[in-house]
Amino acid sequence: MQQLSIGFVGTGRIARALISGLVNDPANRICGYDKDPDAIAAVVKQFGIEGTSSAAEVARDARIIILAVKPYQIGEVVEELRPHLTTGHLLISVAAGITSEFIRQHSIDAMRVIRVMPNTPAFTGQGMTALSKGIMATQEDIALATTMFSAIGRVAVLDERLMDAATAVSGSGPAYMFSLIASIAEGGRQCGLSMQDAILLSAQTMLGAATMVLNGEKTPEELIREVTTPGGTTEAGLKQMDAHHVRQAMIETVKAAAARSNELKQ
Ligand SMILES: NC(=O)C1=CN([C@@H]2O[C@H](COP(=O)(O)OP(=O)(O)OC[C@H]3O[C@@H](n4cnc5c(N)ncnc54)[C@H](OP(=O)(O)O)[C@@H]3O)[C@@H](O)[C@H]2O)C=CC1
Ligand SMILES: O=C(O)[C@@H]1CCC=N1
Repeated sequence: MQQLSIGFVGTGRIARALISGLVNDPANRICGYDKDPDAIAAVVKQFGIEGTSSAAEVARDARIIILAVKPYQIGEVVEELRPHLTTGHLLISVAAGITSEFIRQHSIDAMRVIRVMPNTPAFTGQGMTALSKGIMATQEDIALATTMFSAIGRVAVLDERLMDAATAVSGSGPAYMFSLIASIAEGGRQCGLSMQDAILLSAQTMLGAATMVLNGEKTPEELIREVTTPGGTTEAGLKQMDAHHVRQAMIETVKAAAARSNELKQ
């Protein structure tokens, strides 16, 4: 069993989702630093990882450093880490928009950098992580990152130019899905269900529908046809979705998020 020392700089919302899965592998030794003392105290308490008091200490204690701060904070964190980085480190950034080249150029020339885009369903082991290789990272680094992130769900290795699109679909995607679940549940509530029942019916339906798509035997279009009895209830519902341009709205939603990811680029 390969022992991995993993250090987080930034232990906010997404770091917590990743840590919740990574702590389950006894081969992982995890430490973290957050400039917000409450954020680091919370993960130390909840997951039993080792808390440190600086990014430098993370670099001292971990070979794999996960940068989990907001995009505009990445430059400052890399500056802080730079004097403590060696070619033995692997930097993994989860920041939306920030390129692996920005991180390499602000760290050390030979720095191996991997850019990843996970999502919060990592909390349930059903995460989706897109990852891409920076120019100095090796295929072994990608294999290692793939294994690491497979512990919290599925992994897709993509060319870095596709990371804005991946961010828009699966990074931000849980928020769209939660919004759809809530809207469908609200419709159910207005038709007489209790909110609790409506959320159960709505969320379990999304889970089941997603599972059918992932089984891969039929396309989403074929699956829609199978639900839609001519002249029946689904047809009446889908007509309203069309009248309100829901499909186009979802396409525009993804395009706006991808454009924002591109704007965050440094
Ligand atoms: N939330 C999500 O679902 C996803 C987020 N991401 C990416 O993950 C990154 C983090 O997002 P999220 O977890 O939502 O953000 P959070 O604000 O919840 O977490 C970031 C944490 O890093 C801390 N921090 C800031 N500067 C430093 C520093 N110099 N050293 C150590 N810690 C620092 C922040 O403290 P303070 O608040 O005081 O600044 C905060 O506690 C972003 O780049 C985002 O693009 C990627 C995929 C999904
Ligand atoms: O909203 C954001 O910018 C981050 C990136 C993807 C999900 N959350």
